[in-house]
Amino acid sequence: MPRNDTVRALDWQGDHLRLLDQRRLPVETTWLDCRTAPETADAIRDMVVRGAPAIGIAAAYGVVLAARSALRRQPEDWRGAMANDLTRLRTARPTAVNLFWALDRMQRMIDSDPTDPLQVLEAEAVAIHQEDLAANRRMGHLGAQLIPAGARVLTHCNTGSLATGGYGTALGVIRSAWAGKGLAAVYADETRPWLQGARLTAWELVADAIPVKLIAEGAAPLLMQRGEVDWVIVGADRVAANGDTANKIGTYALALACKAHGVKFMVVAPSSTIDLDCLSGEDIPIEERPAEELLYMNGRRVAAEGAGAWNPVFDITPAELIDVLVTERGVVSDFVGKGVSALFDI
Ligand SMILES: CSC[C@@H](O)[C@@H](O)C(=O)COP(=O)(O)O
Repeated sequence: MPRNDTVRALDWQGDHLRLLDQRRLPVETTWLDCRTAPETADAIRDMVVRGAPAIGIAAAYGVVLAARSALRRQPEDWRGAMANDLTRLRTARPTAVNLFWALDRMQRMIDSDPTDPLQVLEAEAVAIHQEDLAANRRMGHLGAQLIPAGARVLTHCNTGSLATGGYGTALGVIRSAWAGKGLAAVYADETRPWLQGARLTAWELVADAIPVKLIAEGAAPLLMQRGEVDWVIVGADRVAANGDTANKIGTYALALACKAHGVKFMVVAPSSTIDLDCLSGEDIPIEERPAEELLYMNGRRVAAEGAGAWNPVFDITPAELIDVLVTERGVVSDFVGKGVSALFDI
């Protein structure tokens, strides 16, 4: 099995985007080829590719596919011919701001009136992909410096190579800390209902020979009460200007438990995840996915007939519960009164 810090969730093939189908891991390793922008948007919506940075990268390649089709159909107005595809990509999922950040960056290239649009757009998408990998390596280094040797860490959801351009955000810090000073324990929340922790994080860590212990969704506070966790390290889907952070549902509960038990709480996210247009967490849209994701498992109903379900898939952790935000631009702590602005020199 390849080391998963080098696994590629997305592989640009020049004329199509190849995605590792994360819905099937770890049971099957299968790839899905997206040859059009709508196929790419559907893959994002249906969780073939997931994780905030990976969603943004996939969307950027989706724009290249949209341009290819538009140039073929309507060369004299290729920009106009892309409009529907761009809307499909933009509406694929609402919470991870990396999607909109990447689409805005691609839009600036479209607006620059390039003589060779395909070449320019492809180069921009590849740059977004490569910059994310570099940001993850940098964050891994910065974050690991804060983790003492022999620390016991807990993470939520999947923030590794599968969720990013490679290496990972929170999982990148865990990888760096493990390779550097060494960790005494790594716990992964199972992360209901998609089981990103059980299926994806455990898969990545096992392949890297980093011992991982899976815990049931509600077990973290007990572990903390017993004094067995030093740091909780998570990623983010959107960070507001004041430091409030949207991440996978269950993150807020972890932060509350950390506060109650004196456990440190770290958020690791590239600057593409920071949204200064959101002043606080109240401005961040929270995705609600179909009730069926809770009511059924592997196509079989597990909830009592007649029961309904509410399925928000992200929550907001207030800045005051976060000890440190690690980005590739640097580290922010003590958000009160200053938020994340120090990172942007404003
Ligand atoms: C580097 S990934 C950070 C977040 O995107 C991650 O923690 C998360 O919440 C992913 O949610 P998902 O619904 O799997 O896309």
